[in-house]
Amino acid sequence: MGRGRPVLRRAARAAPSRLRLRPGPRPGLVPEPSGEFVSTISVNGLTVRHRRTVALDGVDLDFGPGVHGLLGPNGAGKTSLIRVLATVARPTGGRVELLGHALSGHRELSAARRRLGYLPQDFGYYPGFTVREFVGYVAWLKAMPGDIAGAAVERAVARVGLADRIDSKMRTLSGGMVRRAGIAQAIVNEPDVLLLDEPTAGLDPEQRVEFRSLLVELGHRTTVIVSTHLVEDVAVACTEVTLLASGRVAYRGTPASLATLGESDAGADLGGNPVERGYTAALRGHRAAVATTTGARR
Ligand SMILES: Nc1ncnc2c1ncn2[C@@H]1O[C@H](COP(=O)(O)OP(=O)(O)OP(=O)(O)O)[C@@H](O)[C@H]1O
Repeated sequence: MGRGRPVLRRAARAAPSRLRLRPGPRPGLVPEPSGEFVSTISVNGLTVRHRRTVALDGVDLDFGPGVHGLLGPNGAGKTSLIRVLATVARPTGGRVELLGHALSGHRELSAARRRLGYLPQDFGYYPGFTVREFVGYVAWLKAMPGDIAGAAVERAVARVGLADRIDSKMRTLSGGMVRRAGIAQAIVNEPDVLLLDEPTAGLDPEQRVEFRSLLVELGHRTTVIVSTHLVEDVAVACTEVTLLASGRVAYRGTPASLATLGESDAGADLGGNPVERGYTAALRGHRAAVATTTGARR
């Protein structure tokens, strides 16, 4: 369908003040033909609290077309961020704009949701549905016109390598196949923003490699945010890395710049591959900086 760029341009025309157009290059933001850089997601001062736990602590981020890896230790706030962007959780504070929509009010939310794809960490489905019915149901929820939905479902299912199981019941699929059906429902509407929470969990190595190629392909026109613990997925498929730690942004850059950090003195004593070393070095650097700031305040 290839709707991404025209849709973005339409959104920019309709609500120019709500999209940030950046003059200079940033990692992960793909230049428009005009040379401008379009931010499809803009997050300012985002705070999420779950009772006494601060999951996100005044985070500022923006994302444009490309594949953005979201890394961080357990409890860093990755899922909390993705759930707010997916419009399934309300922030405690701050402002989020998605494709020019401020995510407040029924109309804005509905408009944003139609152009979103979301794979939650754990997702539900009717076990008696076939893959076709499961993905088709989501196409219906996204208000896709009936005359194109059938072909869109088949295409999405084929893209995740499940064409031969399209008429199998969900309950007969393996865990990895269920995950792939989950990815298919997330991309069925050719979303402009695609949010994937640990999409490769449970995939076999061959499927992971194929999934990375799909991510790269999707990132040409879509803003893809993928939360993962698998640093090699990020190294291969992502244009930009955002590392969260204790609800704050600990590092942002390209996978290559993270790898360079792993090659420096900070990563000298760490095992693993360069990106894994960079990840650990960045995390240690961030924690040391936080400790210094906290100590200075006392
Ligand atoms: N529903 C909830 N109720 C209470 N605390 C929560 C809830 N959801 C998340 N938290 C807390 O918020 C913090 C951030 O959690 P979140 O799930 O966003 O992290 P994460 O980076 O996705 O972690 P993981 O890698 O383990 O999936 C954690 O301290 C977590 O315990």
